[in-house]
Amino acid sequence: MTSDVRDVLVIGGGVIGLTSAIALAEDGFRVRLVSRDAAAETTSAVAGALCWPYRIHPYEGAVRWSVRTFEVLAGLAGRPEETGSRMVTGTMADAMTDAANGPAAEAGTGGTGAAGGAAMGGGDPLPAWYRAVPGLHRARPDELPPGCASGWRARTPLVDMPAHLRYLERRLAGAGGRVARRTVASLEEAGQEAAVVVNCTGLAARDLVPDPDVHPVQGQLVIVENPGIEEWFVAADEGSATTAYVLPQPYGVVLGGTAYDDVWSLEPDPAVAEAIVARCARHFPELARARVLRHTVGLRPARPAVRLTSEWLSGGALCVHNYGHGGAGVTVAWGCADEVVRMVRAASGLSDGSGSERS
Ligand SMILES: Cc1cc2nc3c(=O)[nH]c(=O)nc-3n(C[C@H](O)[C@H](O)[C@H](O)COP(=O)(O)OP(=O)(O)OC[C@H]3O[C@@H](n4cnc5c(N)ncnc54)[C@H](O)[C@@H]3O)c2cc1C
Repeated sequence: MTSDVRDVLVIGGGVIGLTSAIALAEDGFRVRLVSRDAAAETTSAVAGALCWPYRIHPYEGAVRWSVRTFEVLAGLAGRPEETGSRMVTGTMADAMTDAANGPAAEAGTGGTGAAGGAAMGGGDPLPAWYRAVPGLHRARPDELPPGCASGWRARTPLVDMPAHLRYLERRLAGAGGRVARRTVASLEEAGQEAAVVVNCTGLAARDLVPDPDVHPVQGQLVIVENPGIEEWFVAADEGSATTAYVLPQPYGVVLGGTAYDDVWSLEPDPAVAEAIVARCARHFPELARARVLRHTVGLRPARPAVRLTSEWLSGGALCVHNYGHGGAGVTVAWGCADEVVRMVRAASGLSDGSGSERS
């Protein structure tokens, strides 16, 4: 193993690995990133990808990381063709009052990491994320699509992930990072190659660590030709396995969605696709006739709490874990990447800090 604390091996080339690698490389570390899959084949490439915390825990951390990521993505939105990030106005329906989405299966608590819509039933205070989104305000009745009784309006980053992942790879190369396609067999083996290992393997952390707390939450999407939709719309809550969302991307409108715990299949189900289109068409009738471009399925890397901690491997290398971001990896990526840098610096004696668990 190299003993130079500035030598880092990042495992994982999805949005979490790439942003972690960039943050470290831009902070002066010598970074190599290895990934089993091409970026375009990762879960990250499937994401919708709205900057809004959904199905991620803990809520407080997710809000903090999301606020930081919002800032970064908003900055990148000035160059949308290059970065894939755009600022787009949209509506977040109050899931509890959205007749078309059905009643929420469980009332939100404001602290569970849901999008937050359900948290506002019964006079709950406005969840922290809603307070943090710049300019968020109650939708006027004329701003709501059919079938949506109430909701919130905001202008947020909406990310074209295939383009964004290509941008992240270019940015990493520009900061001196090197990328290779390779499967790492064990963390201990990785620790032989660098003083610091950053584990960003998403769902695969279940086997690699191993960590049985990581499990899939399957999501299916339908991509259709855009019939003229310019704003995003989401009616989702943590307690429901089916949601309605409409995200206009340059490559088509992304229609969602589903969230099935512990389902591993990557095969699109035609009946599920039909139901997704029907749910979205209740709000945007023109979608019922839109040409379907493709169907996709992805497995969200869910965990009771994001693992963003460090430990010492038996060979002496530091291992920082950054995985388990559920339905919000794009939304929290830059905030988590900052924490990775802070943890590596602190544990390597490059600065003071906290967050490292010696084991
Ligand atoms: C349908 C759907 C919609 C979504 N919508 C949104 C959204 O709107 N907003 C949002 O923020 N998030 C959304 N998400 C969630 C988001 O996609 C994930 O949270 C995020 O992609 C996780 O990123 P990751 O980098 O941790 O994992 P991944 O993208 O899965 O990357 C893991 C990487 O690790 C590599 N790897 C694994 N094992 C090894 C190994 N042993 N050796 C080497 N490399 C390895 C893989 O090859 C891959 O490069 C959505 C997800 C789905 C499925």
